Amino acid sequence: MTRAIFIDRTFPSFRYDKIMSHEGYYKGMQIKRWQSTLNSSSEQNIDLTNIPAENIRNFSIIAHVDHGKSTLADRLLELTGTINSHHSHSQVLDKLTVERERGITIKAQGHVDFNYEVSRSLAACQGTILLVDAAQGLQAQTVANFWLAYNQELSIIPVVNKVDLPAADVERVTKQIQSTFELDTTNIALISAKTGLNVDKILPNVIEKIPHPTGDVNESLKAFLFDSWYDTYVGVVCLMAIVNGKLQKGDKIVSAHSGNKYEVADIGIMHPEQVPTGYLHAGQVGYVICNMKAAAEAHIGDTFYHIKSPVDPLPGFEPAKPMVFAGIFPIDTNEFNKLDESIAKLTLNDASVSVQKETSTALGQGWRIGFLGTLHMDVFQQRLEEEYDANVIITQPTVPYKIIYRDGASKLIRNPSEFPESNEMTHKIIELQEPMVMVTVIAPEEYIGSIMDLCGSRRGEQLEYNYLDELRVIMRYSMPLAEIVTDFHDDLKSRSSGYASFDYEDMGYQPSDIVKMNVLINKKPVDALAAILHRSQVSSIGREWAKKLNNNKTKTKNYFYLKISSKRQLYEVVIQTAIGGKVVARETIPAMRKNVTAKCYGGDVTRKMKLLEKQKEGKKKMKMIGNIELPQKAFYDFLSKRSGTSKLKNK
Ligand SMILES: Nc1nc2c(ncn2[C@@H]2O[C@H](COP(=O)(O)OP(=O)(O)OP(=O)(O)O)[C@@H](O)[C@H]2O)c(=O)[nH]1
Repeated sequence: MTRAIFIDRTFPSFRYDKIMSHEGYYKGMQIKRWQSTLNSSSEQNIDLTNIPAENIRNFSIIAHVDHGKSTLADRLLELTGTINSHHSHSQVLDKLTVERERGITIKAQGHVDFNYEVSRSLAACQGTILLVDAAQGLQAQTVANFWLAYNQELSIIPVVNKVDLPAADVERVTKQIQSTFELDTTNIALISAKTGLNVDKILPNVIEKIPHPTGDVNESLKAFLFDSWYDTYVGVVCLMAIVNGKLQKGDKIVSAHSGNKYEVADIGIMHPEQVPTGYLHAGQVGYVICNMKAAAEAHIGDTFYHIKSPVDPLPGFEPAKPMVFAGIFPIDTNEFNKLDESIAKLTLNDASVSVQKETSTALGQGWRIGFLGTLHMDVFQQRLEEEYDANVIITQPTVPYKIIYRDGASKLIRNPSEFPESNEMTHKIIELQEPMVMVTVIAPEEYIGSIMDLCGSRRGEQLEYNYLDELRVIMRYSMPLAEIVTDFHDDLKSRSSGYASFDYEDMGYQPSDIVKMNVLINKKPVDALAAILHRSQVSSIGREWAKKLNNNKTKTKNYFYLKISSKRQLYEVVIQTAIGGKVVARETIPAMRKNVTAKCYGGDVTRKMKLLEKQKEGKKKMKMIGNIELPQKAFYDFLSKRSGTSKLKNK
């Protein structure tokens, strides 16, 4: 995997290692060797702004999470003198607070969410280093990334990393690479990015095996935008690969996707920070600052051309496609405006989220936000909380379902509230469809049984089962995306003691028997708790939800249930789950009427009335808010942990 998209977006200083253009290598020994091989200039101080395309190598480093991309990138940058070895790790490897706190690598876990962006980043390269951990061997993302690179027809250089580890099994891993990818491993570099061992063997390979970019500087400008981030001072900074022609400061350019016009205010290379050069020519990769106001204007995969010389856009562009939608609401409705501002600021920097206002009867005014995946959603929530001090409730994530009408039209729905009524279903609609994905799982053989159970319980259909070597199995399943967004990853990890890895790719839409399940509290549907489910899951999930909502013994973090239970004294609470008018499950929390007049000894009727009145008021207030006075965490916990029963049993 290239350096992570998410982190890159947040920390511009990371980006240099995503696409390492030629600039990084001009000062290194390897480059001198390369230069002498090519019989070109041997001068020491090379003008970075004027390098012929033949001397450029644009490549990226792809790998499974933690296989060593950043460490290798640092070593290569040191080796080439782009950074010195005192350029402390803390700066280069600085991480988001969110990331540290979660103890996971956001970008890595989020790779699944960001596959499109990664494929666009790869499209800006001619080659890639496929890095594999010598102890862990091939993992699901290694395979997914290999195919992304292969499909882009990139030159792929396999490298085995972490050979210094006692658990390293170089022979086995090399064999895996050879048999799975049919890559030539005869002289494969066996390195330790940590100690620096053999890292110098990589660059000559890069120079020899990765072709130089083939653009023509004399043709009309064709610039390819593959990444961007928002800088408070200068606005949007774009990373572009110049495919043809030359782009200069002051040039007027047009986005092929939006038709928007911009003027280049600053342009240069990443070395590793921004170094202005005044122009970029065919074959170069660098940064471009023009008058883009929000990250949403920088469409990854977009093509730019000079205002007077339109060109055909490069293939493969897709507008950002959020696949997970959820409602976000302030806990304290007085914070609506503040939250509105915070969300606007966050989305300024994140082009891949979509935002719409939404109103819920249970939760008030909020937003419907579309994310690339659940990790993207978690990170967004966490950033709202940490950076903007917001307290929010996030509803159950929903994938986009498709409605096919009798007249041939179709519509995507992203919210259970948009689910068609039964009348419409009978008369206007032919079928409902849900998004499917192909899941790739790699795991040691001993966990396969349990993983197959998991995939089966998630409506998965096995497409492939193969041995990677004598110990590890690779399986592919077709599975509804909805099953992945509800904790599939956590479940997979817990069933395999952390040894299984997975990735998924889009498989389009498939007809599906889906229904909307309502949760009713005292007969009132709570819109924020509605969910779209497959019919086969309704009875088990319906019963489970009702039980959970009535579970007054739970001492877990599910405060929601406790909260409802704590209202017991005042009135009866009936919890039901239902599809249309058909109740699936019912739970009752009996009323325990508090005798508020007990302390009034006879006589004082007025006081008695007053107290009864007060109690009634209280009840009214409670009913009015439908018992949903919830701590955000409780709501979130309930909502995010609500999927199939089989899964919960195994937790
Ligand atoms: N022993 C050993 N550890 C290494 C080596 N290379 C990297 N590591 C360690 O492996 C861990 C992950 O390395 P990173 O460079 O962050 O891996 P990455 O692939 O960039 O990870 P993500 O960006 O999180 O996907 C770190 O603790 C590194 O110190 C190596 O050659 N040997």
